[in-house]
Amino acid sequence: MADLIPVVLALVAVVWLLGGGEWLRRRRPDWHWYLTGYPRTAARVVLTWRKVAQLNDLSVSYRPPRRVLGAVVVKGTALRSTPPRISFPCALPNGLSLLVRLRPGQTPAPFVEAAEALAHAWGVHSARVTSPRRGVVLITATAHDPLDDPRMPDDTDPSSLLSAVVGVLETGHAWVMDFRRVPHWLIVGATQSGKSTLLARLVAQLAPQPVALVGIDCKGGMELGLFGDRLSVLTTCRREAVAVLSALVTDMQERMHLCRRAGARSIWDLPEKSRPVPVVVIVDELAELYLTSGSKEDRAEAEQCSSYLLRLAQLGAALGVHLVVAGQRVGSDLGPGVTALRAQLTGRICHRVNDPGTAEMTLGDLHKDAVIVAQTIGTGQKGVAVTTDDTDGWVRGRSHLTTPDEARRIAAEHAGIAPRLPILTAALDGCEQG
Ligand SMILES: Nc1ncnc2c1ncn2[C@@H]1O[C@H](COP(=O)(O)OP(=O)(O)OP(=O)(O)O)[C@@H](O)[C@H]1O
Repeated sequence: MADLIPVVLALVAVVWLLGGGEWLRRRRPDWHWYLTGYPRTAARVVLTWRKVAQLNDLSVSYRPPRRVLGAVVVKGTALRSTPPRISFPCALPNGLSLLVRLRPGQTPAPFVEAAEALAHAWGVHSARVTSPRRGVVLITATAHDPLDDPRMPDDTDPSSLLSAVVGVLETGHAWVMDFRRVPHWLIVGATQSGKSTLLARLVAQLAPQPVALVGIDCKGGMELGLFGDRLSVLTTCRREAVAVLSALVTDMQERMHLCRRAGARSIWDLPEKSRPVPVVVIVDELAELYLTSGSKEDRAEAEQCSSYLLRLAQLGAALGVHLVVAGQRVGSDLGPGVTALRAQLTGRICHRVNDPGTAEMTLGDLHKDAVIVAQTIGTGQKGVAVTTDDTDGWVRGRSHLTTPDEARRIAAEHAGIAPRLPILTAALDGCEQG
């Protein structure tokens, strides 16, 4: 038996040299990683840990106890630097993970900051640092970016009302926007980063559901107009937006009275027969609602938009009114109400951005470490974004590429089920006549 081992190893080496490695890498990237990348990277992690920890200030220094030789105390001993202890790297399908036991006085913060340096030192795509429990840090290294060529999960049908499978996460799981769990979302990204594609996918997923979709697109309806057939209402300028948002606030108050009369705390506690239809309001390019030319009328309109949006965000969750707000930037320079609105939009999606300030505004108040990751999204990574997530706080994902034609076709297919919202259509008609 022992004689056969060298023969088998030689055979494996020959197959490998004849292109078997490349075949395996393409067909089964996880096996390829376990056989080649993992042993190499794990050895690298273990062998370089002391040095890497020292260079990134992850070691602790202590003075060795003074020695007493005879009656003389030996002084002047150099400080010793000791790295925290690590577990042996554990193999994952596309990377590895290891636990670090913090030394007394250490916190996870410097490890989070050193994540980029660790990725470079170990030659992996990225390293993520979390702290699953006190005194322990978990480093998860990802070998290759799974979002370069993502495989969509087989089942991409939304599992429940108001939930949409919009893409795939770097963990391999479906990227789900579930409005019942996270009622309002903010989607940010530079031009050509993938915002409209994500909105198209969202509309395509919500279109077959009994949900009213309201579009606010003050770029003349160029983006959301594609789904016009399935939208219950579409506004294409700020004057119309003010009228429709105001009507939505009135409608929301009626929903509130309905719940109070029935002794319900949300529309979901009402019997199905009397439950008002859920509404998802999609705002494409927030700045168009806030920016003004400085005229008194313009400023008043912008302020109205801001306060209506804030009101919808504050009260909408329990009343089945949800917001999806997309824009290139969400800085406080847009207007005083933007920061207050942002605080209510707890679901955040940050695509590639042009400046660190935008990533900070989008994610910084919730997850500082995600800001750095959002800034590393390159121009070629269209549709890639950092999204907030229930389990790990944040995660990277890539939207499902939905072409404008596809979105238009799906919207037209489901035009018949678009719920009628007379209060909104009346407001829009009144605005057009006025
Ligand atoms: N998930 C994706 N996978 C592959 N390509 C994508 C993805 N998302 C977007 N793209 C491509 O990126 C390009 C820009 O996308 P999109 O129009 O959605 O960006 P945007 O941020 O809305 O830009 P703008 O602000 O200029 O409207 C499109 O050509 C689109 O096909």
